[in-house]
Amino acid sequence: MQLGEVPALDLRGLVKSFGPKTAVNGLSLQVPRGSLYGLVGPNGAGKTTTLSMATGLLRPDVGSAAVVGHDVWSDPAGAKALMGVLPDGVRLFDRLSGRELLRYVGLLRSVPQQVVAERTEQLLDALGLHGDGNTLVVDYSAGMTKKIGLACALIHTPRLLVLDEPFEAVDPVSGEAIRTILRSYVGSGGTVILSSHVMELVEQLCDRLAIVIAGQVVVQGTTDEVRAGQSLQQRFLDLVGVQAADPRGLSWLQSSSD
Ligand SMILES: Nc1ncnc2c1ncn2[C@@H]1O[C@H](COP(=O)(O)OP(=O)(O)OP(=O)(O)O)[C@@H](O)[C@H]1O
Repeated sequence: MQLGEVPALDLRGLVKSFGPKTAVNGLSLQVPRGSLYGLVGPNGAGKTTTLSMATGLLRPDVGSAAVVGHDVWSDPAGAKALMGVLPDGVRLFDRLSGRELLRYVGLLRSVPQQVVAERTEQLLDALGLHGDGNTLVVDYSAGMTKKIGLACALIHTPRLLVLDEPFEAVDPVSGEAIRTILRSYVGSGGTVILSSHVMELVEQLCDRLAIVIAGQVVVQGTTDEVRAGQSLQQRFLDLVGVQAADPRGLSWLQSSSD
């Protein structure tokens, strides 16, 4: 990031508690424009909660989120117009077909009708959903739902893409298609932040990343800086601390030959 350049996403001092549970505990990170940024962390580390606060789905108790200088909470229209979001577990309008859903989201985003029609077909093609364009989203598999959600996030050519686990449940061919789409999107000036549990994928795809543990960023930087000479998997395990599983408690799982 050049000195003085406004980050694509700027999270400062985010805190969020659910009752006694502090899910995010003073988290700050800056995503420079033009980067493909990975967010990794163990289950329950606060990644989804962070991305929900970054995209205006969840109000922080403390802290701020800004998209290219537009505060998500004081200027929601300005910030949201710049973002494409693939949230985790948020219901889509699933009584529409994939094609209808894309048309609906495109028009809602003020994309001209003709452009929506063209992009809908191109996105369905690129994501291998063309044959299922007229199927209701409620009847989609988990991977297909992920892909149509990604298409919805892309249709208005946002400046920033925020993707919560975009590769979860996606087959290898579609995974490769998504990687190609994301690289080309970043190559033409877009910015991506995505969360994932697949370390090899993050390592290959992302140029910057942050590791989040217990609601805080423990390390962030370029992928090489974060890896510090190790594989990302090893670095992650070292930072999180691997607890050796004690198989004795599960002795009842051993199958018997008689
Ligand atoms: N709506 C909620 N009500 C109560 N607790 C919540 C809620 N949402 C999240 N939490 C808690 O906050 C913590 C962080 O959850 P979050 O979903 O942000 O983690 P995550 O890093 O995305 O995890 P995963 O990798 O498993 O998806 C967890 O302990 C979770 O139980």
